[in-house]
Amino acid sequence: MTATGPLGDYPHYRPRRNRQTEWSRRLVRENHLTVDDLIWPIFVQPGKTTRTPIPSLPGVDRVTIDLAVEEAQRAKELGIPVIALFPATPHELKTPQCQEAINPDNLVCQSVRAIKELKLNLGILCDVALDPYSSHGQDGLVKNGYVVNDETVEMLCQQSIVQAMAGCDIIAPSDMMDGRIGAIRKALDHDGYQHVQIMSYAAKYASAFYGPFRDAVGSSGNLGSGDKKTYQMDPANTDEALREVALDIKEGADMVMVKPGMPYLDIVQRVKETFGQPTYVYQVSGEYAMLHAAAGNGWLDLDKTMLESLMAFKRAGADGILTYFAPKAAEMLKKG
Ligand SMILES: NCc1[nH]cc(CCC(=O)O)c1CC(=O)O
Ligand SMILES: [Mg+2]
Repeated sequence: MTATGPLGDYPHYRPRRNRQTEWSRRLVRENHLTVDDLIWPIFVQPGKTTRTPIPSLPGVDRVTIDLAVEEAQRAKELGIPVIALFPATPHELKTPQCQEAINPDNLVCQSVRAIKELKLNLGILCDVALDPYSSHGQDGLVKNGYVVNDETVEMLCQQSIVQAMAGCDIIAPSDMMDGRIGAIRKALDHDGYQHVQIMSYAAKYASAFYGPFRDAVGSSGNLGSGDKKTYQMDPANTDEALREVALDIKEGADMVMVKPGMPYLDIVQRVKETFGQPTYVYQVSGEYAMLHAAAGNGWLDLDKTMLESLMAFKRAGADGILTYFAPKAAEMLKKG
């Protein structure tokens, strides 16, 4: 028998010994998924007591505010720490200047107020970007065909303020404009919202996996054949993600996010290892839709692939996951 490595070679070292029983597998398990890791994205729509299915996101509905309040209660019962609210703004309220984004009574602000009234001690995260309010589907203001940075950032500051006024706990800018984290932090502090947290979509890629989300908030039609490549990152890049994250931390982000998830696990790992900051990952709509579609065809086991995909994020170093599977995963974790 020769021992070449520090741990010795076969047959002295048999990795399968630790795997032979359930208790032993539990004993050597390195990562754990718990309900504390889950952030549940919820789509709100105008009206009363209505659920509208989103065909490209099976099992996810757009809900009216009264039902969003019920979902919030469900999140609380399941032990999910945070929900994320996204508005399906009516088409007639979408404009090139995106004024509805800064209306203190817009759908998102009304939803936050209604949920906060219950005092559930549940975190509420609000996305900050202009695409749910723009007639062109872009995340910022457009001038001469270009999404302009600094004018957009001014709007994003105002959008953050109306959301903070409504009671939002975590402001989550998803727009990828330069300098917006610093500007939003300054605006929040100036208006007395020092306690409001910022989770930056710091490394967000120009991905084709956002399709079903754009259906859900009704922006896909408006965006048409357009894309977001002048502000969202090139999927070919990884060092650039570290520069983006470094800037956002320096500008005051309390938490950083990588998006999408499964195709970008390498980015999650590098970001966590490099900065050691609270790091989140968004398992986006297209990832959810893929697993559902395959399961619907009987090709994959949905429960198992769901849990495996969520565990992959933990293994890569994520501290939490935004996922449409949140309520389902929470239920399964509760049952054990
Ligand atoms: N800026 C808005 C936003 N916030 C979250 C997502 C995508 C989430 C998902 O696909 O689940 C998007 C879409 C986009 O950037 O086009
Ligand atoms: Mg940036």
